[in-house]
Amino acid sequence: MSSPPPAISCDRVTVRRGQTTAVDDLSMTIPQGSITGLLGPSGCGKTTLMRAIVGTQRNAEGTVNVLGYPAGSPILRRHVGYVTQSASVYTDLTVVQNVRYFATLFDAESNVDDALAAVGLTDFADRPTSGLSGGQVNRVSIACALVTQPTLLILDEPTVGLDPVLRADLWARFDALARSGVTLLVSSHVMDEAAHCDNLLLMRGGHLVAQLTPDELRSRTGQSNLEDAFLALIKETAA
Ligand SMILES: Nc1ncnc2c1ncn2[C@@H]1O[C@H](COP(=O)(O)OP(=O)(O)OP(=O)(O)O)[C@@H](O)[C@H]1O
Repeated sequence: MSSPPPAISCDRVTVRRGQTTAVDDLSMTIPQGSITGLLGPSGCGKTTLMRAIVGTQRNAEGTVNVLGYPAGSPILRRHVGYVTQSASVYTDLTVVQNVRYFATLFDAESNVDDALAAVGLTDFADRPTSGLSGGQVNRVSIACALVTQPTLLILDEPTVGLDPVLRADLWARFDALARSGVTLLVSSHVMDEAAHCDNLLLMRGGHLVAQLTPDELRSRTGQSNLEDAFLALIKETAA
């Protein structure tokens, strides 16, 4: 039996945005069924890379394949969920109406309850979205992406602005999704979130500085704290 294609493979991807080379000659492969953290400081190119992977970034040079198809291929629409930094939900609808709306587009109405449960919003199903906290609205957005039961879920800074309890809760839910076979690519500029990931992509200034596991990052730099480890790696690669 042939092995499944990688969830994502990028070969020499470069994206210029205005005067900036937002992604610079970046190559990497992500296997299916894992959580990969895309980490690096603000402005290092994380969102741009995610947009290239989803197929919404104009002027992306190089090759990006997703689940064996060129990024942005129509066949991938149902299989790739993308949650942007700003939640894209209808505030005049209730929580369940939002999720049902996305479900209807993909003929996936039978998944609505599961999607709400996966983000812990079952008890909020009939609440108007306009009355929710920022973290709850983020989770509605994630439920809308989950309802098509994507093979690959791409989340741009999903935990930003959440308190530590909610962050831990969301990471536990991501972990459960990964164990059920979903591939997750999750961006963050908070290095301690790296500990939740199987693999890390560390970016700086549009470059991929390293692709490794959290343990490899610790042992390569001799630092137990991931923030310190990232800084040590930056020093090492700049030397
Ligand atoms: N529309 C745009 N026009 C010109 N330059 C842009 C545009 N959007 C982003 N950039 C630049 O591209 C670079 C990468 O931005 P990007 O949003 O991908 O970074 P990021 O790592 O996701 O940042 P953050 O963590 O703050 O969201 C930055 O230098 C940014 O200023």
